[in-house]
Amino acid sequence: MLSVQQAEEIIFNRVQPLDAKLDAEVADLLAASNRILAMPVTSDLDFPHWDNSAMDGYAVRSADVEGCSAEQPAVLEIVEEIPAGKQPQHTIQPGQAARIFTGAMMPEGADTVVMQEVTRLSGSRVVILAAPKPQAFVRHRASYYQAGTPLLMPGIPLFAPEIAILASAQCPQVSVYRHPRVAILSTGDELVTPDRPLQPGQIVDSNQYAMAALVAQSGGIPLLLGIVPDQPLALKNAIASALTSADIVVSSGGVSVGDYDYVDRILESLGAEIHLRAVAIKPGKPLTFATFKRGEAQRPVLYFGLPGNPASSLVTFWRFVQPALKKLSGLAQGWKPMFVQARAGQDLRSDGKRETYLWGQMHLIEGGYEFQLAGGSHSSGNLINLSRTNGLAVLPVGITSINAGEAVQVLQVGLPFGD
Ligand SMILES: Nc1nc2c(c(=O)[nH]1)N[C@H]1C(S)=C(S)[C@@H](COP(=O)(O)OP(=O)(O)OC[C@H]3O[C@@H](n4cnc5c(N)ncnc54)[C@H](O)[C@@H]3O)O[C@H]1N2
Ligand code: MOO
Ligand SMILES: [Mg+2]
Repeated sequence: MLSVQQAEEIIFNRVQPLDAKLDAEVADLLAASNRILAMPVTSDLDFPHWDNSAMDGYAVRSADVEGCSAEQPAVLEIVEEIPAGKQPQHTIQPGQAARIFTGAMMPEGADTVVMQEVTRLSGSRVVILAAPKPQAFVRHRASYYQAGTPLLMPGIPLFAPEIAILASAQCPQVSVYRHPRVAILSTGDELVTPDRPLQPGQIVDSNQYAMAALVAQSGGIPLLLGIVPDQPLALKNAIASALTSADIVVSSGGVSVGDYDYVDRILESLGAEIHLRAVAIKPGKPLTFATFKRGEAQRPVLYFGLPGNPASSLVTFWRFVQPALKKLSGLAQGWKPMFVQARAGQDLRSDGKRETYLWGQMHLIEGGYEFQLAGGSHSSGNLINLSRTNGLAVLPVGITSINAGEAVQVLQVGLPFGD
């Protein structure tokens, strides 16, 4: 059986990111939050656009105020007032100053700003009571960014700072990668939709809902194909139809060794290349990963056959599908699973045979993370105690216990870690 590391290498290496030419679309800047930039952005504006004041005070020539103090102040003639948004009208000559406000353009001739707290007004003159450093409180043109150089690189997610940068660069629209499309199907004769009363032996198809939420949270568009019975023809038709519309297909159930576990056989009959059928991970062992070739220029469709148990499908989605989906979506960095070291809050146990993922919550305690194991059963059939999970503690193969207080690696999932 493949190790988790081997499996992730096989999977992640087969993910071809969306193409900047074929898979980009234009988004209005106000709707571009959380999207991924598809093209490099360059501005023909310098930032700041012109020398301007960082303080409310007086624009002066540094030579005029050199060495001045409360005992020996410099006294300068105020020749104009420059609020933000107004173009200065004078060139400051020796012995002169301009009243200036934060963000206002520096006048010609002045090179330094004196903040008003170290000045005193005397009629039309300003008395400077302390010598500023030359160039003090001047935000120089192009000191943040020089026109024509790269401003934002493709592959970055657009969050508040990037949106503000694009607005400043006067880009009301922006080229972003389209959302990846992820077809979701649940296999199983026992499954019903949540609105149906349960007959003996039936259960609700919760995986469809879990997968849809996970896809949407990872930046994809979930295409819900519903419940497919354990019948080869129905499954074949459903998978064939998923392949026509999706970048990634995620099914749950039907990948183990039972008589009604048809997924792998159907994938083969549809011409898939199956790269793995089992991984030494708990929960989630009978994981299938396959690719379907399409036309020359098209990226293959990725197929994830996740195990049907609710915890198994969630854990394998977090561990393998989510990073693959994020890589495919065009993210240049930050798509890989993130592990953080924490202190175990309780004893953690495993049989040591498979890499074991135990769910729970991360808490910040005295400046360090502590992993609190979810109470109740860690059976892969138990969904209930997964609520509020934001971390999965990892016990590597061969490790049967990590004692309370010892260090443990925790995979970040769901909500960010908090208190
Ligand atoms: N003889 C063996 N049996 C099993 C093995 C094994 O190695 N040898 N592996 C076990 C492990 S581990 C897992 S995990 C499961 C995986 O089974 P499948 O992927 O084939 O899934 P199903 O058999 O279809 O269902 C398993 C379980 O999950 C429930 N389920 C399925 N779909 C959903 C859904 N959409 N929403 C909620 N719950 C779902 C289903 O009712 C079953 O209880 O195989 C073990 N068996
Ligand atoms: O690999 Mo399974 O998910 O342990 O029940
Ligand atoms: Mg089965």
